[in-house]
Amino acid sequence: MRKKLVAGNWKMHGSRKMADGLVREIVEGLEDGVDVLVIPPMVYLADLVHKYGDRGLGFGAQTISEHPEQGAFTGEISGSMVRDVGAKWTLVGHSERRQYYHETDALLSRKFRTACDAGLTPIYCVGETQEEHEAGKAEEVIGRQLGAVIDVYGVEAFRTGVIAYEPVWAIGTGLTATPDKVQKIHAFIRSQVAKKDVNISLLTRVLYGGSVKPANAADLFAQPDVDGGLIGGAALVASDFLEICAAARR
Ligand SMILES: O=C[C@H](O)COP(=O)(O)O
Repeated sequence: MRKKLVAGNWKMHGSRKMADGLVREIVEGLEDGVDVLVIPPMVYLADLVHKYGDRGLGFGAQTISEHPEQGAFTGEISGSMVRDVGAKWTLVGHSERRQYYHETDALLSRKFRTACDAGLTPIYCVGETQEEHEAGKAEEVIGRQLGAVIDVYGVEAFRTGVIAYEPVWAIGTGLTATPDKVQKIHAFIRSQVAKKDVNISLLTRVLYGGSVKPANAADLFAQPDVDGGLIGGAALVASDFLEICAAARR
């Protein structure tokens, strides 16, 4: 049985004060039975881990550099630096990184490797755009995005690593894929891992991300291949986020 995981990706939201207050409320409301992560803007990460890292909440980065070693890469933050401040997770290939920062499959496969080598657990994000969705190309696109990692590095990393399915058309739009459509795609994702290793595919947690709210979380998490959520907007409101975490415990 895979333990559910709920990860709150704050994207570029917040302030030092808000970050502290939000995480404090989350740790106060945390309950057993579900793994919970907070993925704040990078500048707040070290402080938050220092203050709340031993309170049952995990912390991660929204992205890391593809460069494994220190060097002259202005503005970049390495996986080792993220690990050094005590965070244990990182997103790789969030659709906003793919879309706005032109992160390609080839680049993301390097970031994925760098994350694993730094001792971080990657949450590898996949998903189709609205146009690809309408053209019936979701599985083709997701298969390619997954292949960029598992055909290059194998599936071993997904023994503990996580895959997040985020239909781009459902992110921040209030539109959500229906639970049965989400289940279909998640089953497809698991089948791609199973093609390489069935046992690992049974361990890989596949999260859904795209307008998850307290009102729809329970139905989404009830699907057999939905192992939790990657939450954007609703992760910025402690009560909403905690309700979503509670839905994952049922
Ligand atoms: O990382 C989170 C996803 O992009 C979902 O964002 P959202 O919950 O605001 O739609």
